[in-house]
Amino acid sequence: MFLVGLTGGIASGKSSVIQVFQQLGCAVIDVDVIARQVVQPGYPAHQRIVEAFGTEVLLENGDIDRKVLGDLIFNQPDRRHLLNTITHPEIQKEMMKETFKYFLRGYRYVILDIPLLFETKKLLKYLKHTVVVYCDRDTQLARLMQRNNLNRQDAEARINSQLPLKDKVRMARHVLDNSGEWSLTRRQVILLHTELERSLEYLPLRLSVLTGLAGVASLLYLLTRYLLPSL
Ligand SMILES: CC(C)(COP(=O)(O)OP(=O)(O)OC[C@H]1O[C@@H](n2cnc3c(N)ncnc32)[C@H](O)[C@@H]1O)[C@@H](O)C(=O)NCCC(=O)NCCS
Ligand SMILES: Nc1ncnc2c1ncn2[C@@H]1O[C@H](COP(=O)(O)OP(=O)(O)OP(=O)(O)O)[C@@H](O)[C@H]1O
Repeated sequence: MFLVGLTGGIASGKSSVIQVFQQLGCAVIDVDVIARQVVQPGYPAHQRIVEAFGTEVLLENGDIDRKVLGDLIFNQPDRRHLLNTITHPEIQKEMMKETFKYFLRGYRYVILDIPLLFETKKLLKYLKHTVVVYCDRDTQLARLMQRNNLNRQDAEARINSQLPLKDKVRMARHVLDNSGEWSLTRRQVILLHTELERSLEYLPLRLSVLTGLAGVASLLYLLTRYLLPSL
C-alpha cells in the first residue's frame, strides 16, 4: 500500500474531490471529519479546549461552538497554535489507526485529506504522492463566503491563516484545478485515479510484509518440526 496526501486551501474543493474518489471505490481518510470526532464531549481534547479557551466556546449541550472557536483562532495566530497543539496529536493517532485498518483490508493506496499538510509538513515523509486541489483566490473567497455565510473580512482571515494556494501548488506532485466548472474537475480526478490505480508502488510494502510472514511461518514450522518433539 502507498499513501496519497490530498490538500488545498479552505473551500478550494477538497471535500468535493474526495467524494469523487469515494464514488470510485477508493479508501479515503478525511482529517476534518476526524478533527470533529476528537473534540466531542468526553474526549481528552474537548476538556483541554475548555481549559484553554473557557466555557464561552461551548454550546448549551456541551458541544464545541465551532463558529465561536473558529472566529477566535482564525484571527489570532497564537490561539490557533494553541488549538493545533491540543488537537493535532489526537488527530494523528486516529489517522494512523484508520490507515492501518485500510492496510489490513488490502487497499493499494489510501488518500489522506489533510488540509494543513504543507503547513505542518509532519506527514510528508510518509507520502508517495501529494495532490493539491487548487482554485484561484477570488473563486476561493466567493465560495467560502457563500458556503459559510461569512463576510469578506472573516473569510479573508480564514484564507490568510493558511499558506497561499499558489505556494502549495509548487510543492505538490499533482494539481487538480478546481477554478472552473465542476465537470472539468471531476474529469481530472478520474484521470488521476486511473494513474494511481495503475501504479505498482504498492508492491514493495506488500512484498516485504509477505516475506516477513513467510519468514515467521518457516520459523514456526522448523520449531515445531525439529525442536519441540525433543523437549
Ligand atoms: C476551528 C474549527 C473549530 C472551525 O470549525 P469549522 O466547522 O468552522 O471548520 P472545519 O473544521 O470544517 O474546517 C474547515 C477548514 O478550515 C481550515 N482549518 C481548520 N483548522 C485550521 C487551523 N487550525 N489552521 C488553519 N486552517 C484551519 C481547513 O482548511 C479546514 O478544511 C475547526 O476547524 C478545528 O477544530 N480546527 C482545529 C483542528 C485542525 O487543525 N483541523 C484542520 C485539519 S489538520
Ligand atoms: N467547481 C466548482 N464549482 C462551483 N462550486 C464548487 C466547485 N467546487 C466546489 N464548489 C463549492 O465550493 C464550496 C467549497 O467546496 P468544498 O467544501 O469541497 O471545499 P473544501 O476544500 O473541502 O473546504 P474546507 O477547507 O472548508 O473543508 C462548496 O460549497 C462546494 O459545493
